[in-house]
Amino acid sequence: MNQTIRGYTLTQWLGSGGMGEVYQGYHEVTRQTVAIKLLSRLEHAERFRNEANVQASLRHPHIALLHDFFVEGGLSCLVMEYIEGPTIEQFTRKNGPLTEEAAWKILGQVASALTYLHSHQIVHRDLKAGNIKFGGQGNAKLLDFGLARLANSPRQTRQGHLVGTAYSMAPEQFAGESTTASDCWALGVLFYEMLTGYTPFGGTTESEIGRLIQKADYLSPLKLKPTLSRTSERLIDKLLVVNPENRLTAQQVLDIIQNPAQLDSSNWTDPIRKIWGRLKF
Ligand SMILES: Nc1ncnc2c1ncn2[C@@H]1O[C@H](COP(=O)(O)OP(=O)(O)OP(=O)(O)O)[C@@H](O)[C@H]1O
Repeated sequence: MNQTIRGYTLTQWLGSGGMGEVYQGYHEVTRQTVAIKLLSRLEHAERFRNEANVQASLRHPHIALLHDFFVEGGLSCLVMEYIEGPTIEQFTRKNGPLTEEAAWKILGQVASALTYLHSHQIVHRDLKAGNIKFGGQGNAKLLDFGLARLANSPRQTRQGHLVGTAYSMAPEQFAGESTTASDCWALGVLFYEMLTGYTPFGGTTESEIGRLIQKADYLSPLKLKPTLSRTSERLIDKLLVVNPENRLTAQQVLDIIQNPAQLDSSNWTDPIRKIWGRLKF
């Protein structure tokens, strides 16, 4: 360790993903701690550069900031805001599902980030529990938005199962089509996972998972966690809709959070409304 790239000293290896290795870096002059992703896919250097240009101009409280992009010694490097804390995936693996209140809070933050991205015509394409970190005070931050479009193909896991990101792909993504609505499907998968600790579509092969996804064939979250509100179940039902045109948009999710009664007029929204009242995004 302690290798230096463009003034950044690599202080710690954070992990490796589909596109390369990620390190914590420290800049001696600016005293900034950052996350540096060294991209191994050299053939995509130009595309990474173009994406980085667009993304560097984006500012949102729930999206990790992209500071810089450069090519050094033939290696493409992305310099990002360093986010403390576990990913939602790491958190739920260790502690089980989130409370309903915490899940709604993060849902609102991520829906707000997606609304922002979608208004800039950016599709994340790889929204998942492993790409969202809890920053300070339980605030969620979305990582790697946009660049994920180059890396959304399913891949082998360490256990050898063909799962990768397939479990959160929308039905239309299996036909190679990704739109803003695909992110909203993934938002439904994320919400289900935060509430129950399980992903709605499981399997050991991509085709097995794909078959379940194409039919939106999943177990009601209430079967896994009977104490959940029907409001949460209903919201998932409106996100995990096979036809992208009939799926809720990220903005509609935000509207529902403000006014859950529009989801259903029955009075079981009352207990949930108390939670809503305490949420801030
Ligand atoms: N900005 C960041 N701040 C702190 N840690 C980060 C940051 N970006 C990535 N990491 C961490 O680095 C590790 C590797 O991240 P990376 O995004 O490359 O892989 P991944 O999310 O596991 O897989 P994929 O590439 O498919 O998204 C993960 O543990 C991730 O949480």
